[in-house]
Amino acid sequence: MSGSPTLKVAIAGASGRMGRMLIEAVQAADDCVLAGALDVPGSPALGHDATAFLGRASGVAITADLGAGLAGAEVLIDFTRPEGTLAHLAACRDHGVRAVIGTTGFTDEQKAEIAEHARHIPIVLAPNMSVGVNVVLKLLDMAARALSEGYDIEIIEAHHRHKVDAPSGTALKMGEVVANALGRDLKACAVYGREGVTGERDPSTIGFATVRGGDIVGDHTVLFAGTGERIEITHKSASRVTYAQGSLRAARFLADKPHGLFGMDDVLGLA
Ligand SMILES: NC(=O)C1=CN([C@@H]2O[C@H](COP(=O)(O)OP(=O)(O)OC[C@H]3O[C@@H](n4cnc5c(N)ncnc54)[C@H](OP(=O)(O)O)[C@@H]3O)[C@@H](O)[C@H]2O)C=CC1
Ligand SMILES: O=C(O)C1=N[C@H](C(=O)O)C[C@H](O)C1
Repeated sequence: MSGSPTLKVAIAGASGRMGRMLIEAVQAADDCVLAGALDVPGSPALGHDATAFLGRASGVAITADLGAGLAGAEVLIDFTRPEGTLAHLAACRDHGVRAVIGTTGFTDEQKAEIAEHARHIPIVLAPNMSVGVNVVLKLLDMAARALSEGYDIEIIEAHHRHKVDAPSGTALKMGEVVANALGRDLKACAVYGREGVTGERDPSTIGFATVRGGDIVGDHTVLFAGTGERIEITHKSASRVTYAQGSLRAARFLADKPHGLFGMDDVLGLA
């Protein structure tokens, strides 16, 4: 009896922190094969074997040529930057390649562009691919509804010194979940940091605090601060492996989808 068919996976941002983690995960998975590796024009990694960092050869060279990188692929996993992801998605659409997007920091206009691409190809877009964070999002919906009166809500996140966007995509998603549960508009009620004489806290706001330092993989806490008690819901990532494994689950999930925009809640059956 034959096993599951092999999924041909291309990785964008192949020399990045997540790119390398994903390449290693694809190589280790019985049902996946590395079919392409993309990086940004000018990257010193171009032309190198995609698994050279593991001390072995895959036969897949890292390229900035989107057509060449996607030619043999069924799905692209992209953890890069918003402008890179959008260029990659246009190429995915041209080549009929499915896409898993982990990149964060998109503007509303860029998110609308992604939704437009998803009318033609299937896409999973999620600011956090870990199972744990996606379960936490469900817990937050429940907590926010139950603590809707008398609790001030603050979202605190910490990441490594190299992270370029703030607050993290995950923190913003947590804010959206909480705001939706409370019938608030996050754009209207978010407070991003405080300084000087701020006045007393407005109870309708959702505050965000960002910490950057060292090699912190990713910590998120949502604090519900009431009178005489506080509730903290925390998730801590100890390794990027959890994001890579979630991304492969998302890639497998897309195998039978003709088009559409999905989240990790769809992938994990939490929607
Ligand atoms: N959804 C999730 O679960 C997770 C999401 N992320 C997100 O993934 C993204 C990448 O994170 P991380 O791997 O740490 O970042 P890195 O900077 O380590 O890697 C990014 C990679 O993308 C490349 N790149 C940069 N700009 C472009 C571009 N315009 N076009 C194509 N490629 C480009 C970089 O090349 P070069 O180095 O040469 O610039 C690098 O190879 C971030 O947005 C981060 O927030 C991260 C972890 C988990
Ligand atoms: O840049 C990172 O590292 C991470 N980015 C994602 C985010 O912005 O939420 C997910 C995770 O926290 C790691």
